[in-house]
Amino acid sequence: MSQPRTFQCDVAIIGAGTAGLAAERAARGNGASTLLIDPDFSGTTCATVGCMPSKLLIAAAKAHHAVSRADQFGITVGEVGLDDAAIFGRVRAERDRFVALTQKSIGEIPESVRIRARARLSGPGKLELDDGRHVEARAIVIATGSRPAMPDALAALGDRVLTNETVFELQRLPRRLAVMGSGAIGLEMAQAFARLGVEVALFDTSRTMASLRCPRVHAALQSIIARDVDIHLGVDARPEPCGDGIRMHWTGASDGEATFDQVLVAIGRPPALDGLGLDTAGLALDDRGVPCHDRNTMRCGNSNVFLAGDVAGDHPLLHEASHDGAIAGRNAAACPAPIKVDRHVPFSIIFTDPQVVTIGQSEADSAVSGTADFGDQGRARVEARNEGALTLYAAAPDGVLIGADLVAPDGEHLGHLLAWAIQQKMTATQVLQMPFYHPTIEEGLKQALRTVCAATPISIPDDQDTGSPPGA
Ligand SMILES: Cc1cc2nc3c(=O)[nH]c(=O)nc-3n(C[C@H](O)[C@H](O)[C@H](O)COP(=O)(O)OP(=O)(O)OC[C@H]3O[C@@H](n4cnc5c(N)ncnc54)[C@H](O)[C@@H]3O)c2cc1C
Ligand SMILES: NC(=O)c1ccc[n+]([C@@H]2O[C@H](COP(=O)([O-])OP(=O)(O)OC[C@H]3O[C@@H](n4cnc5c(N)ncnc54)[C@H](O)[C@@H]3O)[C@@H](O)[C@H]2O)c1
Repeated sequence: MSQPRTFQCDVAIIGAGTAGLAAERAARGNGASTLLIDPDFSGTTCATVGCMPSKLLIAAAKAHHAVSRADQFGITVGEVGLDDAAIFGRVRAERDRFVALTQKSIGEIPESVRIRARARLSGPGKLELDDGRHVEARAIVIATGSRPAMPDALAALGDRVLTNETVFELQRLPRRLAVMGSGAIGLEMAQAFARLGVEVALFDTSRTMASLRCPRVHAALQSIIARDVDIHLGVDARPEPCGDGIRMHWTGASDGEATFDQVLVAIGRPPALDGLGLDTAGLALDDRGVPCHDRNTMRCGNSNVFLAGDVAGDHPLLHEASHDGAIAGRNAAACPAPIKVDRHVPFSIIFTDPQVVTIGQSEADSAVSGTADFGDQGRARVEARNEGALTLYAAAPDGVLIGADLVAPDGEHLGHLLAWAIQQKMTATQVLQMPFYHPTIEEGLKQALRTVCAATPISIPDDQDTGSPPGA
């Protein structure tokens, strides 16, 4: 039977990544007929070239690093070897397992809902597919994700250039790697490759890594990363071909040049909006070309177009993509009567060792801040992981916690505790009234919480001991 040239549905979703899948589930769950359009259905960015393969490479680096420093505990390990094929083999085998799980869940979506094609807007409520077919929908969710920024001059370096889309396909560890960008990808990959024995240099035009807001925490991060990686901040770095590799020239806060085998470009992932025909939809665009939208509804103005995930350019993170998708899908099904949804406190973790966490608001918005240092923290010392710093931000007059910056051992777990407390609008006093087990990294929070209490009218809870067990 020939395929229809024009499909009709309540909600059409462009892009079957994390956000698009969540939007389709939410729209269908709310009674809408749906169509989910993607050229590949190959799995999400998270599973294929994002969160999962990057954490798998970091896991290999962590294992190598742990063995290499075992001697400080009096444990002698023979010569430590690195088997490139086995390292990348595990990364890809486990990654493929996650991809297969994602593809299985895509396969469970009714076949009539899935359309394999690339879509563009062609008028209000209308889409044109790249195979000549058309879609008419009451509402449209754009969930096309983001792509690595790649200036032409860098692209011209061919396969000497790596991005998150190619780095996990390496067969061998390079001997020397330049990393451009000290954001989430740059930091995670620079430290991981360095801890796998690669000579790594990191370059950023900005003087601040990971867009960290607190200078104390940034200084701690910089000294931690500098133990493994040669860092150049505030520089304009220009690679040019040199034999099979590249010669990097940099100027700015420092000047220099050096030769590398390859360069990993991690200078941001702008929203994937090219070729979407946004001009046909009459949407107002911001200065990045992203349709203006309300984060509480994910609706673009008063139109029937919704955004979800990285394409919205708000917080390009997995949990935000899936929350965006749920909100956009539900509201697209209910269009034109969207409900407003409260958003989670902004929260990001960069999986370096130790991890970097940014939560909520910063010093600029706070009345009071409290700090902690992990250099002498008890449990951190026990495990020889005693490094890092934390700054908590609180509002006046009662010390309600509003944000935090930290680089600390078990930062991902401290970050969750703090993000949950901040989302619950807890005061420093209320958090101090919670049980703190000894000896734990969590005890490291107490100093910062007490500083906030001391600076606000509400003091340290009077039924709580103010002393500290050894090393807390
Ligand atoms: C290396 C790396 C590591 C990361 N690590 C983490 C992490 O540890 N934790 C975390 O929270 N986040 C992490 N992220 C971010 C996270 O992966 C993204 O925020 C998330 O995957 C975005 O999901 P999405 O649905 O918006 O996009 P995607 O999953 O990219 O989906 C977009 C889909 O749209 C489709 N598409 C594009 N254009 C069209 C079109 N015209 N027509 C039809 N379909 C189209 C694409 O084929 C794709 O399937 C990482 C990202 C990277 C790159
Ligand atoms: N753990 C995580 O949650 C995680 C991990 C990886 C990626 N991600 C997501 O992926 C997104 C993209 O990651 P990313 O690291 O590519 O982007 P990013 O926005 O996090 O960082 C980009 C960095 O590149 C720098 N830069 C820009 N132009 C440059 C140039 N020409 N030369 C040198 N440096 C330059 C910027 O100053 C910035 O520090 C992140 O925003 C994040 O949301 C998340």
